Amino acid sequence: MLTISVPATSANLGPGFDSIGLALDLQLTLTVLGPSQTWQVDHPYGPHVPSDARNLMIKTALSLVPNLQPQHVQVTSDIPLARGLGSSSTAIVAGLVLANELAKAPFTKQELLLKATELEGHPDNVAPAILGGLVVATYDHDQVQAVSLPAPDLYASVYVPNEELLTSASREALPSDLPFKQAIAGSSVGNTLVAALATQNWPVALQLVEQDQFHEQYRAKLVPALATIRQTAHDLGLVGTYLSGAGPTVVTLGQKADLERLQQQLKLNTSLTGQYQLLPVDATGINVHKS
Ligand SMILES: Nc1ncnc2c1ncn2[C@@H]1O[C@H](COP(=O)(O)OP(=O)(O)O)[C@@H](O)[C@H]1O
Ligand SMILES: N[C@@H](CCOP(=O)(O)O)C(=O)O
Repeated sequence: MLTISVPATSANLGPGFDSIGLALDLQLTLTVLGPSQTWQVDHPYGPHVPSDARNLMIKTALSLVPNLQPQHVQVTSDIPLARGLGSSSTAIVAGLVLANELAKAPFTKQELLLKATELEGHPDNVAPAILGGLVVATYDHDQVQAVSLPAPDLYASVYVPNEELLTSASREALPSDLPFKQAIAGSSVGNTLVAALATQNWPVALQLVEQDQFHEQYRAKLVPALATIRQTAHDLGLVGTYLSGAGPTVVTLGQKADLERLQQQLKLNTSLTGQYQLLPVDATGINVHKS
């Protein structure tokens, strides 16, 4: 029996657009039940997600190793689809790891990371999904450089709206160019955020996650909860709220007790109707278990 688990990820952390991501402790778990005539995927997502070889996980596996023997696999997951918690990256990574294990592991983690990044288009979800923890990464079309930083000793308050927002749709809200001055301002915030994260200077890091110049202002109209949650947190003296990935999930990083207060306040005093979670960081990344 082969079981593969891959964590959810929260990408961008504000100014780290397409390059910073944090693995969170929600898991997709794929179990191989055994060989089958055709690919069969038992999953919890309903009829709009294919259950055969057209499933993203299986398509991805076959793109790495085309001649795999079809299998019957079972998927369970706590990660909501199209909400900005990296579900497509977990599916891609699970598919690559599945192919690698079935083919007796010919690919290194770095090769899997490159393939996953090519498929996803950016490394900020797939890198922490593979490596766990906090990862800063860059991709230039034939190379990925991913650097792990110490996993923050913080929790994530995660607000998941009830409505989906596909990453592709949310990327359409972005401009094709940025004025030079704005790009400089954005990169100086991003660079300083990385320095603060690397030195575990959480007060500075939490301020800077709110100072993105690259994407939040363009996506804010798609995610009204971002302004509501940020303002509610400020009213409690808390900073560290950002749009998770392409949204619509909104994350606030901080100490567990502060985030419990925040969620209580949001539930009592706003009309937000989505789901709340309080999650630790996942420090492991992909986990393969054979029995
Ligand atoms: N486990 C899975 N199996 C098959 N398809 C999946 C799986 N997880 C995600 N997907 C596909 O990825 C889409 C969501 O991707 P995306 O828009 O990038 O959102 P997210 O922010 O969740 O990654 C889903 O609508 C579905 O088509
Ligand atoms: N940098 C990407 C991250 C997308 O993350 P997801 O979890 O929404 O898939 C972006 O902001 O578009």
